Formats: sequence, C-alpha cells, structure tokens
Amino acid sequence: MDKLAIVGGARLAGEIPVSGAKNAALPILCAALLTEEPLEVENVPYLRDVDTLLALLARMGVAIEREGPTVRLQAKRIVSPEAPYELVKTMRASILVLGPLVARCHEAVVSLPGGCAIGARPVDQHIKGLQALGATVRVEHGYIHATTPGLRGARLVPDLVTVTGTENLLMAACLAEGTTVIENAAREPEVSDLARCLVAMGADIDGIGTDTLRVRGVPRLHGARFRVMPDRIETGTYLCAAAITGGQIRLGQADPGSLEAVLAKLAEAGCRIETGPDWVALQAPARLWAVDVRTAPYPGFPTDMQAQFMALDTVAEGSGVIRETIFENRFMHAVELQRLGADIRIDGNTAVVTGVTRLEGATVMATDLRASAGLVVAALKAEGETIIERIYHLDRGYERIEEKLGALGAQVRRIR
Ligand SMILES: CC(=O)N[C@H]1[C@@H](OP(=O)(O)OP(=O)(O)OC[C@H]2O[C@@H](n3ccc(=O)[nH]c3=O)[C@H](O)[C@@H]2O)O[C@H](CO)[C@@H](O)[C@@H]1O
Ligand SMILES: C=C(OP(=O)(O)O)C(=O)O
Repeated sequence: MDKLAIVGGARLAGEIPVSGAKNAALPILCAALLTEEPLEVENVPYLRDVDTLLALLARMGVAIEREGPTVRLQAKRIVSPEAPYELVKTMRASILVLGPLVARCHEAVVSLPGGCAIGARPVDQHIKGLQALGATVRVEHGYIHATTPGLRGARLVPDLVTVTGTENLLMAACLAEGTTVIENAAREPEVSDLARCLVAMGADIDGIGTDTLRVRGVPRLHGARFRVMPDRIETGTYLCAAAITGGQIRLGQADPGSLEAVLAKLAEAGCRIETGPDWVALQAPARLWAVDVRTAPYPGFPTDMQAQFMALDTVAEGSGVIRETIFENRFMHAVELQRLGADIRIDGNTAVVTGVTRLEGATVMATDLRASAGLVVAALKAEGETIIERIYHLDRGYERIEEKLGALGAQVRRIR
C-alpha cells in the first residue's frame, strides 16, 4: 500500500491549476445512462473514484473512450442494470446509477453502499423519493431492487438535505412523465453543475441553485458536451496547505464563487485572499489565528473542508471550536493529529482545538478522504518527517497530489 512521506517546514509558493470536481464529475458521468446518444464530458479528473465509476458503467454496457481529461460515453443499450457490492463498497457514489437506471430501464439492482468511516450514511431518502415517483422498491440481501412501469412526476420533500439524494432524484425526474418538484433540495454547486449538464442534454429544469428544483419530464434526452466545474474542495485544501506554511500561492482554473464560506474563514484566520473570475490567490500571515467552524449544507461551511481547518487550528494563535453537523463520525483525523502533537478535545460533535507552537513529524494513518487531506496539511507544518499510511483514500479524490504539492515547493514523496 502506498504511503506519503512529507518533510514539513517548506513555505509553499507558486501557482498550480485546480482539477475538475470529483463530486460533480461522478453524477455527470452517471447522467450518460439517461440517453442512447454520446455524452462528452470535459475536465474529468484522473482519480480512483472516476476509474471505479467508469468500470461500473462499462459493466452496464456503456461504451467509454478517454482522451486526457475528456471522457466520451455512449449508453446505446444497457446490458445489465446492476451495480454489484464489489464496486459499490469501494465508492459510495456508485449509488448515483440508481436514479438513471430506474428512469431509463425501469429497473435497477444496486447494492446498498453500507456504512463507512465518517458515519452510517443511509440512502433511505433516495429510496423514498423513487417510491414517490412511482417505483416499487424492496431491499433484500443488501441490494436495492427497484422496478416501475414508468416514473411519474411528484412533489418530493426529503427529510433532510442530501446531495447525492437530490442528484439521483433529479436525474430520475428528467425522464418521468409530468412535473416533479424537489423541495429541500441540496444547493451544492455540484448539484447545479449536474443540473446544467442535464439541461444541455435536453432536460427542462427550473430553480437551479435554489432549494426547489422543478423538473418537467421529457420522453428522451439527447447527447451533449459538458465541462465539469473546478473542484472547490481541492481548491480549499491547497489554500489550507499554503496557509499553514505561511505561504503565498495562486490557484488557476478555479471557481472562487463556489467557496465563499471557506475563503471567508481563511480571511478570518488572517490570510489575504484575492480572487479573479477563474483564480484565487492567498498570502498567509506568519501565524494564523484560530477560527471556529460549523459545518452545514451549502452555502454553509462544507464538511469536506472540516479536517483541513482542524489542522490549521492546531498551530494557530488561540483556540478554535469545530462543530460537525453533517456526519456523526467525522473526527477520525483528530487522534492522528494528536500524534503530531496537536491539542484537541472532543466532546460529541464538537472539537476544541488549542493552537500549539510546534507539531512534530510521526507516522499517522489516513482513515478517509478528507481526514487524509487534514493530515497532509498538518504534515506540511510539522517538524521532521511525517509518514501518512493508507493514502489510497487520498487517491480517491486528489489528482497527482504529490506532484502538485511538489510544484509549490513542498518536500513530499510517495513510497510505493
Ligand atoms: C459523492 C459526493 O457528492 N459526496 C458528497 C455528498 O455525500 P452524500 O450525498 O453521501 O451526503 P448527503 O448529503 O446525502 O448526506 C448528508 C447527511 O444526510 C444523511 N442522509 C443522506 C441520505 C439519506 O438517504 N439519508 C440520510 O440520512 C447522511 O447520513 C448525512 O448525515 O455530500 C456530502 C455532504 O456535503 C459530502 O461530504 C460528500 O463529499
Ligand atoms: C466524503 C466524500 O466522498 P464520498 O461521498 O464519495 O465518500 C468526499 O468527497 O469528501
């Protein structure tokens, strides 16, 4: 298993480009299931999760060609509307094939994703929504079996804000007969990116970017070409990496408008932030101030940036209170940060982080994707060498991470 070795202390400086967003690319690639015509998706990042999803789509009979960051998919005929446990267990986002398969094939058999390091993560709201659209759904032996004579539009009100739940129901609604209204919809920019791709494919969707999506079903969707938005979480992670080292960086091909809550917190921590239409630059102070963070659905502070900010607070001036409101078990990085010398007290969903003047390199274990990102941020500041084990988590979501950090002057190498 690959490991990452980071020698902390280098001040990050320079410019790198942001990759396409994992969490937008995954649902958009699944949208290819909704049409027999070709869908050409640009700016698709090279990530393990993308490989997993493309393998799953290929199994279903989707023809796939990849040329650099462009992926061309054509689902002329779906040979098997099934997503097996072996693939779904390695990537929860595989659940995103459920809505498109039910809409297009009128049947689907998709493994339940199961729990994962950050929480139970049930998919009851996906199922409830599909039932309201006229699917018969039963869960048996760990699989969701859904069938329908044809979906019909309905008013859907999920009990909570769910990102992939909204995406699944949005894709299903595009081919349902009549109008669907999704209230309490997730407003994450990745949901809007998917919606814009669906519109490019001929879907009729109003309310994009709001919490009420109105979809007038159409009999068929057609092919399209679509460019995936920049990854706001990757952007935020590199900004944190620069911030903790007292650095100065510029990120190109970015979308600063999609990460206002994160930029505001970095400014509160003492960083100077400048933005342009497709770039963001950060200049860090010699020492950061600790900031409080409370995760919330968009436009609130993203849970996917919580670990990276916990890392910042470990060496900041003062104390920061971090509240995780989305996932019930997303503080796995705290114990690993303590191994580097951090002062963190956990009480339920709250972590109180008191800044220390130095962290020390140690061997730590990555437990999930963003926990790993938090450890990378901390390791860049820690004195001496930090070895991060199990970095396959990082490879799920960060394209060429050691190359990008290296280009900014970090001392980082992959141990194979
Ligand atoms: C591939 C992708 O886009 N992943 C993102 C997506 O995950 P994902 O879409 O899985 O997260 P959700 O928005 O669905 O989860 C939000 C909360 O709702 C709960 N819930 C969700 C669905 C459901 O049917 N029942 C239920 O109880 C979850 O357990 C969680 O506590 O949004 C999360 C929250 O921004 C991000 O951290 C993930 O990076
Ligand atoms: C939690 C994440 O991904 P997933 O929903 O695929 O587990 C993430 O991107 O931080």
